[in-house]
Amino acid sequence: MQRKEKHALFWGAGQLAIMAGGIIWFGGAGLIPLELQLYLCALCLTVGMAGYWSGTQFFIGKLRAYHVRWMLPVILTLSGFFYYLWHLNNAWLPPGSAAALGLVMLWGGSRLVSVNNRYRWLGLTLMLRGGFNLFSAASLSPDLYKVWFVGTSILKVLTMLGLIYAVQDEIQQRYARTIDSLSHGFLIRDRRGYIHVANERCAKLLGFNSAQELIGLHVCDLLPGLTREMADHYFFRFEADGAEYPIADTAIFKLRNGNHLPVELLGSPYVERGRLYCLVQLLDISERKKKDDLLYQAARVDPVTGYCNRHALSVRLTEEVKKAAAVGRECAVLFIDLDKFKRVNDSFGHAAGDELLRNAADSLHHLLRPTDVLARFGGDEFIIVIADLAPNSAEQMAIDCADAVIAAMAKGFELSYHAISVTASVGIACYPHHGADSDTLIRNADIAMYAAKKAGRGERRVFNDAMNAVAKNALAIDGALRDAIEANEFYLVYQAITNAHTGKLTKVEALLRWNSPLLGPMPPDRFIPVAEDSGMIIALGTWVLEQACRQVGLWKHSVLDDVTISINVSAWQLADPGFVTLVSQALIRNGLSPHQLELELTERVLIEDAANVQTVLAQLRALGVGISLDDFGTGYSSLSYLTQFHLNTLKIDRAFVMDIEHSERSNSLVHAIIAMGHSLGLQLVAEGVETAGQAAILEKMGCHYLQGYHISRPILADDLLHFAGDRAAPQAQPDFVI
Ligand SMILES: Nc1nc2c(ncn2[C@@H]2O[C@@H]3COP(=O)(O)O[C@H]4[C@@H](O)[C@H](n5cnc6c(=O)[nH]c(N)nc65)O[C@@H]4COP(=O)(O)O[C@H]3[C@H]2O)c(=O)[nH]1
Repeated sequence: MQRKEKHALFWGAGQLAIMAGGIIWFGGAGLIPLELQLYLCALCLTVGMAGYWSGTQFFIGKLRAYHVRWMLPVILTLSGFFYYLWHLNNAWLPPGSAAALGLVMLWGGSRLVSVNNRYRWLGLTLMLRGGFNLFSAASLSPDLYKVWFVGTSILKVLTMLGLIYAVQDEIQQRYARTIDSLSHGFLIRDRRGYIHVANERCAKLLGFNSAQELIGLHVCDLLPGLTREMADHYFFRFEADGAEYPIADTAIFKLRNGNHLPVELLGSPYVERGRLYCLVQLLDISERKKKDDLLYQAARVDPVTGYCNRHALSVRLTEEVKKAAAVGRECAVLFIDLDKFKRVNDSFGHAAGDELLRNAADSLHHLLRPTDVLARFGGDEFIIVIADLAPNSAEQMAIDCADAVIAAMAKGFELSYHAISVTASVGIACYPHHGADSDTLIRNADIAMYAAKKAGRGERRVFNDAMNAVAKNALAIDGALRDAIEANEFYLVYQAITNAHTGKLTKVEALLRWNSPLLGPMPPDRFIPVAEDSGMIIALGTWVLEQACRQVGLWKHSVLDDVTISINVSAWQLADPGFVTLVSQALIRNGLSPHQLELELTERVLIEDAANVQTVLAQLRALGVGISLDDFGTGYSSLSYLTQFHLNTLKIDRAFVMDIEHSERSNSLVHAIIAMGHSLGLQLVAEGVETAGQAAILEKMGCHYLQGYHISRPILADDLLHFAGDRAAPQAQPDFVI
């Protein structure tokens, strides 16, 4: 029961006590001994007065705990006094009671009238009753009892109405205040789509002057493009069996000033008097959307040249291949590598390197039609997609374009402080002859580019089957991988991750190395995709997990006692139903506490089977294992992953860190990622830190951890132990706490 309802209860109790007194006096004559009758009447009158007094105090919020403590002794004393009076002359009982009550009512009524608007009506009726009681007391004779009874009953009804109005108004005001104080917009719609309740925040969000203006509108009046059928369909979702709440949607609201507002809607069912309504919370997500758009752009636009990046290219090429397949056309992919770029970078610095890339990209872009695509694929690699070509013309068109590219590059570039000429090697692959999908076309164009490079600088080559040796190389890798675990050909190296603030070595990333007797040392970038294609990655990942945990177990009681080990996990491993058990067993077997293990995932992993991944990650988090998102910013970067998957660490990709000193764009992007990570309570690790300048900038930006050649290259376990020992000695500052 609410506070104000309790107040009414006090009054009700007072009213009942007075009625009981009346019954005892007028109906009890002859049935109860007179002495007892007198005392009970005195007691009822006092309880009645106390009820009215305390109810009034309560209404205006002035009833204190000590009032209640004194109530009983006061009632007993006062009732004794009244009993004494009635005892002297029991004819005083009706007029005396009416007078005493009248006084209390006049007092209570005047308090209510003067204190609060809501109770004015109640106070007036109470004063009226008080006056009537005093008048009756003065004139009461047994002949007028009936008149008194009718008069007082009418007034009582008026008081009750006043009371109901006051309490209802109080409850409604409280309800309105509560929903108005919500920081989110809030509305309740009925089955037909009409709005019944809305708060001020909702009105403000949607550009209305007050919540009142929204009441009675149809939801279709708020959302452009929303039809009545769609609004009905939305409601049906709340009636569906097994639906989980809140139901989350996003929508763009059209405001009255013509602007559009992106909003997240959280809908829940709400039943009132047996009727189902839909309660919708509206969250303004324009800021979030802006950041998402920024990340979206960052994930698709190359920060140095401003043209497409690798991811955007893959999307566009897939589209072009699909279009070409649908209408029997062709398209061509040109893989371009600038031959002397590294030397430019090393000799003249990153700024000159970036300027060269920008100039080269611009002159490539001049050669293209609006429908073609230009992308920076990697450091000094560009890809051109020539789209929508007539059947059997792609190869010739691509050759002409490659010649134009080589000529354009050979002309040289006037940079700010240097004149530089570069040569380009170009590989060509055409759809449908050299591949039927984007990955194959890029891979084959890449193979052709290597062939061009081998043939000398400034060459072009069209892909052919003979070049497939490289692809066959993948087959060779696949074959050699099969027995490599048993043959002990793998080992792990460890790369230090240090606290950006204190320099303390806090985490270590385990990286896989393969020294194949058949193929020689093989970088993970080459054999991991092959292991993923063949499914062998599961066995390999299990080996890495066990080895890494075993190594951390061996580091116990050393300077690396409480280090956290970070290992890369592929999508295949997460999809394996036994993965969580595998992790928990590896922890137990090697005596590691779960916080010492962090699993690194890429955004691709998160997207591929989002529902399953979410479940597995929830289980791993429940276990206490950390989850970190690798290469953030290069893929499909979306804020929703960060909140949806309960990650605890974000690794900022090397591509951004690399340019942080020279590119304003990379700098502000890293800044934005760090700020966003902070606001989501995530730990941030910057990858690929190669210079002290980068480390200093990142530390200043609030990045928590640093990893890269500037601190240490990936090294063997024993070397890392020495490295950590050397590093630990002079550190006196406490570890950074997030
Ligand atoms: N230029 C430059 N590079 C730096 C710097 N600091 C670290 N690196 C390199 O960046 C890579 C970081 O690992 P990653 O992003 O997880 O990327 C890893 C990871 O995706 C994958 N990988 C490595 N080990 C495993 C493994 O055990 N399992 C799985 N599934 N993937 C692995 O192979 C990728 C490449 O690994 P690595 O060749 O060892 O290359 C490592 C590391 O040697 C720096 O300052 N400058």
